[in-house]
Amino acid sequence: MGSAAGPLRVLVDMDGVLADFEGAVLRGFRARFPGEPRVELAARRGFSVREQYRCLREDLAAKVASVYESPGFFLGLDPIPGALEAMQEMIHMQDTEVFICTSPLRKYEHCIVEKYKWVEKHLGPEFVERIILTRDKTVVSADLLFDDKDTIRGAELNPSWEHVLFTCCHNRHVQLQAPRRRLLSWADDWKAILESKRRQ
Ligand SMILES: Cc1cn([C@H]2C[C@H](O)[C@@H](COP(=O)(O)O)O2)c(=O)[nH]c1=O
Ligand SMILES: [Mg+2]
Repeated sequence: MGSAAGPLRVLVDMDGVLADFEGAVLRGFRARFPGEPRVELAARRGFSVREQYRCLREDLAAKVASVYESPGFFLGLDPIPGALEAMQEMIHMQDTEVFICTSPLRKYEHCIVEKYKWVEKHLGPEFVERIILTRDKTVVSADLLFDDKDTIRGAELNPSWEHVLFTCCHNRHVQLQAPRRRLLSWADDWKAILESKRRQ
């Protein structure tokens, strides 16, 4: 992959990588249900916040879902530190194509339009052109995918991309089997990952 085969194509996930979904869920839950037990970020385990709240108490699953299904939730997410700067740098790198590859909620009413608005607000119109919205990232062709979901499955059993796990509160305890690798944050050396992929 890389220069001999054309530009390096990089997919960057949105929630948990560009936008702070987890922080906003916790703040929203605390504000809306102050008397209810909650899962602090340090205690998060597993991709699905809904399932972890369900384990705490069955009815809390619907309560936490009501937070992220509310109008304004996705548009109001804070950027992950360093994400916007990294994306602006990446889009201007030679021999590099960057796309935002994000999955909408099944209950998509507010989520989809707010994801588009978030990208326009924080990254600008050129990135709106680069949004790929799909519930199956395995069928998208690329060299790299930065994503906080530890296991990404779909119709394609052998996706073309290498999945680099972006560290997030819910995956920091996941032990990766070699040769899988992580990006610890946007302060970590994401450029070295791109360069190593170009050389492969
Ligand atoms: C329950 C639950 C849902 N999500 C949602 C939020 C997004 O709609 C997608 C993931 O989007 P991404 O841009 O591909 O990261 O799933 C979630 O992120 N976490 C949850 O616990
Ligand atoms: Mg994500």
